[in-house]
Amino acid sequence: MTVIHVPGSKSVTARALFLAAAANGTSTLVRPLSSDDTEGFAEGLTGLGYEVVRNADHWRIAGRPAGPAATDADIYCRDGATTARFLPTLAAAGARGTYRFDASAQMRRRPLAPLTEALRTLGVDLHHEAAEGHHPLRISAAGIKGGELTLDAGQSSQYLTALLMLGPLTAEGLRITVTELVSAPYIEITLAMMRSFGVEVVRGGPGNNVFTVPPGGYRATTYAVEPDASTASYFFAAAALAGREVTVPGLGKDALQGDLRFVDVLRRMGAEVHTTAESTTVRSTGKLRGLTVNMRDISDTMPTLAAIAPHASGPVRIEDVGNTRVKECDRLEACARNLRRMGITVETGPDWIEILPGTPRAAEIATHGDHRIVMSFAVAGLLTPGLTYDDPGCVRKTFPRFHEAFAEFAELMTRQESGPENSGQVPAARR
Ligand SMILES: O=C(O)C1=C[C@@H](OP(=O)(O)O)[C@@H](O)[C@H](O)C1
Ligand SMILES: C=C(OP(=O)(O)O)C(=O)O
Repeated sequence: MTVIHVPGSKSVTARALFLAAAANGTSTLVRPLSSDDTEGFAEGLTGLGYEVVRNADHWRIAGRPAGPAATDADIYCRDGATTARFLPTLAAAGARGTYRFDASAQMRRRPLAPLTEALRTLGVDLHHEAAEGHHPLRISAAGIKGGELTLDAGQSSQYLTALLMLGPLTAEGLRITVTELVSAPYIEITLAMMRSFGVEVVRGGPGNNVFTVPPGGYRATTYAVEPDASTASYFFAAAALAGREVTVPGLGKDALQGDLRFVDVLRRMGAEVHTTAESTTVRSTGKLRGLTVNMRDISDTMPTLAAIAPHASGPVRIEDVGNTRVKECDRLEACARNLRRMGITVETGPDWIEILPGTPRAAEIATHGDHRIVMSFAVAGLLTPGLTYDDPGCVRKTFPRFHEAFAEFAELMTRQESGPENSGQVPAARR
């Protein structure tokens, strides 16, 4: 059995940074993710005048319920959509100040409009400097009264998360009616974490789509960040593909992240899955069946499945993942083109991809600067040696040590062949 310790969750770390910064008191984040996205978030907070102290395994944030200490700042959000969507929202709630936000070329292409329109509806003075609905933007903060909003989160749930977290920082609270929603489990993470920082959101309405967020602010806390379930998907998929077994501690029955449901997809394909209170184990049975699966809720794991799909005994069809076209790259096309380079037959539609069984050959993977394309195809590389990447370093977004950790893991899995006495642990979180 191979045990892999996966680094902390990006989504949980980003939310914890927002909530801790807004809270009354000093919060401690235990085992946060250290990666380009979360370090960019923390530096953005520092630029806004928050005090963030980063130690190796815990970060301390002095909360400022009144908003940023800086009254003007120029913040660079890098590639992180959580940073690029959550931080301007936090700054907008401040009592007074003018802030400019910009992001990488990749992030500038990604949409923001439903969020920035909602902020304008709430009276925030917000100006897009170049393309409407995209970074860079300029915000003048003067406090937010609150009120009613209608939101289309059919492109990204992050718009809703940003507005939910904003609610307690407004004078009267927010009532948000959501018309469309993708990546719904991320909203569960948001609601659970707001609860940990002292705020209870009431969810109701005919479609459970109305969120009432009370005013009153957040309470500081000590928050332990769980391992990243999307990152874990590479190790689960690798075990299922390579006929092995892997256990990921820290992701058990009570895990917050919906992406842990990726193991249910592997189970449907033939793997055995065992979840305890503390961990999840995936064990190959030697079978990998094709399937049709809706991944609307867990679309960050779509590339993981696409990369191993040629080895399934039948076609793999992944549906309802149209919003993966507006991530770090157009992931449906990136997966399709790279698989075709490897000699695999693939079809795509507006929101689906279908991959036929085949024997992949080595190729250069066009990463489009997307960490998930690299990490997903690295799994495929276990059975197709010789894959190369035009930008292997883009894994820094969520897992800077990915290549070393995955190589150590692959080596340990190879040793599993000769029996459990050769089991080992990969401390992937080590940097
Ligand atoms: O809220 C979050 O932390 C995230 C939500 C999801 O985005 P979308 O809601 O845009 O699908 C996910 O893909 C992203 O990696 C992280
Ligand atoms: C889509 C992703 O990131 P984000 O939207 O947070 O930039 C991801 O990590 O796969």
